Amino acid sequence: MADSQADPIVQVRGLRNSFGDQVIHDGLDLDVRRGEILGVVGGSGTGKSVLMRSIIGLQTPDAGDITVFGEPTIGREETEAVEIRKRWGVLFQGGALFSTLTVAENVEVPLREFYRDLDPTLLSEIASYKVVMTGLAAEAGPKYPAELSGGMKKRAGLARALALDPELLFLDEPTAGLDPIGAAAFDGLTKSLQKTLGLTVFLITHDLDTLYAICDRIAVLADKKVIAVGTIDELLALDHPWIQEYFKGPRGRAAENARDALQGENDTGAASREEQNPTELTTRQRAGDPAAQMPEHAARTS
Ligand SMILES: Nc1ncnc2c1ncn2[C@@H]1O[C@H](COP(=O)(O)OP(=O)(O)OP(=O)(O)O)[C@@H](O)[C@H]1O
Repeated sequence: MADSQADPIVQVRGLRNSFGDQVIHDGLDLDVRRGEILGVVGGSGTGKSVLMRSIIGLQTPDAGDITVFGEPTIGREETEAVEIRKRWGVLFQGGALFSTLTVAENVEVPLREFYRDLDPTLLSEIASYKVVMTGLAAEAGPKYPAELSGGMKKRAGLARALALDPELLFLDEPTAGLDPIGAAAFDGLTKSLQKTLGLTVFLITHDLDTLYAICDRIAVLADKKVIAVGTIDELLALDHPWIQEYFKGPRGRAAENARDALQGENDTGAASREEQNPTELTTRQRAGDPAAQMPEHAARTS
């Protein structure tokens, strides 16, 4: 959960982005609070990825101000920008692994980039640690991306994003393309990283289960802006048609029901149920998710 409402780790003000005549953002404001998982949703093409790219400096906006860790990020000298970039990790859509490098070598890329004199043994030890930290077997380290399943590729991408011990993690549709069990396991991993490492997470997703299961707040992009930010209950109190349709459509209701069902289970005491039937496993336990014990995980609905 967010430590403080008054402690934004990312602040975006008056952002404008366009490509030719196509205006993507106009007057967009957003705060990401320290310690929260902020879900970012919106219809296709509303500019979620462009927003992320603007924050991490891959897209130069037409106008607006962006600060990360209290530092302005637009127009900085490269040496200053590097110091800021070191403090975040990014998992791009699809993982964006280098196909000619092994998983471990992929994880080593940012370490080599930012710490050129790192001892090779230490480099390899850090890479192995990050691989295992994402729930991959150590044996995945020497494998090439083509030898991995979709879920393993996402974890490998996450291991690379975590290479520099970031304070802030950007995830662009991390569960897209994963089967429901794999997606739930990835959600669990994200939540456990937030809790154990104190990470702040900016998470672009279309996945309603992810929103219900792990997001502290949700930002909704529409009409070239962030039209609302809040918890799901706060968003549901608004009468914006897209928000109502998104959360109250059949998939939204299914995700809500799954969350409520799981909360009900937790309220009645999972421990006593286990005593009655010690062989009963949750979906995520069956998926082998190390973070499967956490009550925040709702059952996936699709
Ligand atoms: N480099 C670019 N050049 C031209 N247009 C671009 C560029 N990058 C993005 N766009 C356009 O900006 C708009 C927003 O793209 P973006 O990828 O941010 O959408 P999104 O909300 O992430 O969509 P989705 O949910 O489908 O991934 C789209 O119309 C896209 O075609």
